[in-house]
Amino acid sequence: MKIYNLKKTFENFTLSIDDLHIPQGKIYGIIGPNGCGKSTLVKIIANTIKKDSGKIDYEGLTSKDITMVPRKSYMIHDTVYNNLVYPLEIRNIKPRREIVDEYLKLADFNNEANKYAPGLSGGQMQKLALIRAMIFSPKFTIIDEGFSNLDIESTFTFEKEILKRQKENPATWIIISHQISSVSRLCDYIYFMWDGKVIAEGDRENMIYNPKIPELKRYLQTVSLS
Ligand SMILES: Nc1ncnc2c1ncn2[C@@H]1O[C@H](COP(=O)(O)OP(=O)(O)OP(=O)(O)O)[C@@H](O)[C@H]1O
Repeated sequence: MKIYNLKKTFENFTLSIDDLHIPQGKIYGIIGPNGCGKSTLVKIIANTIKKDSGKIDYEGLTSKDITMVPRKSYMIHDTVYNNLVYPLEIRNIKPRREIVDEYLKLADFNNEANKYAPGLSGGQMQKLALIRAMIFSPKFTIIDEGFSNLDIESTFTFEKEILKRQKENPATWIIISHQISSVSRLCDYIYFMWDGKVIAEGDRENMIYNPKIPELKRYLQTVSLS
């Protein structure tokens, strides 16, 4: 994906991305302090909000190839099972029970497929939102703070699953997180945003363990690296 001269202005904030290339098939992290524009950028990529100007070249990806696990999980007023198979149904893919069961197991819903999804806990909803995104193996997945309510064991389970899938069948992932340890375990390449712009980018060794610019150094000092 290639992004050129992207602009989006709210009353007190402007997102301004001159030139951003996101080659397919890798796991990318977007990090940066609160309010720097991470969510605004990915919402524009996922087309859930409109840009004011600029161009995004999706390089052949269509809206059906792109999925976003947003910060606040949206649940259909139905069971865990029906929430999970929803992305398959809208793509006319018949859910295979053994595959659906694997995903239910991954998110610890073994005996809870018939539970009412909007009644789940915050962490359970995030897990359901994650497996609901993963079940149709999208080419481009955005996870915007999608691990923020997970306990550490579940975080590791999902990290492991993403890395395993990536090895078998590389896709593009964008992970937004203040959990830098997670970003460091998952991401091949990291973008650092500051005040509406991407002001540094590079591989994880350079960005996290050898940051060059003072803004990134300061940001990393304020978030846990444990
Ligand atoms: N719909 C909106 N209306 C007005 N301002 C908005 C809107 N959406 C975002 N903003 C503003 O844009 C700025 C960037 O917000 P954004 O959610 O993209 O930041 P972020 O980097 O994801 O932050 P955080 O780490 O806190 O989640 C903020 O100042 C926010 O208040």
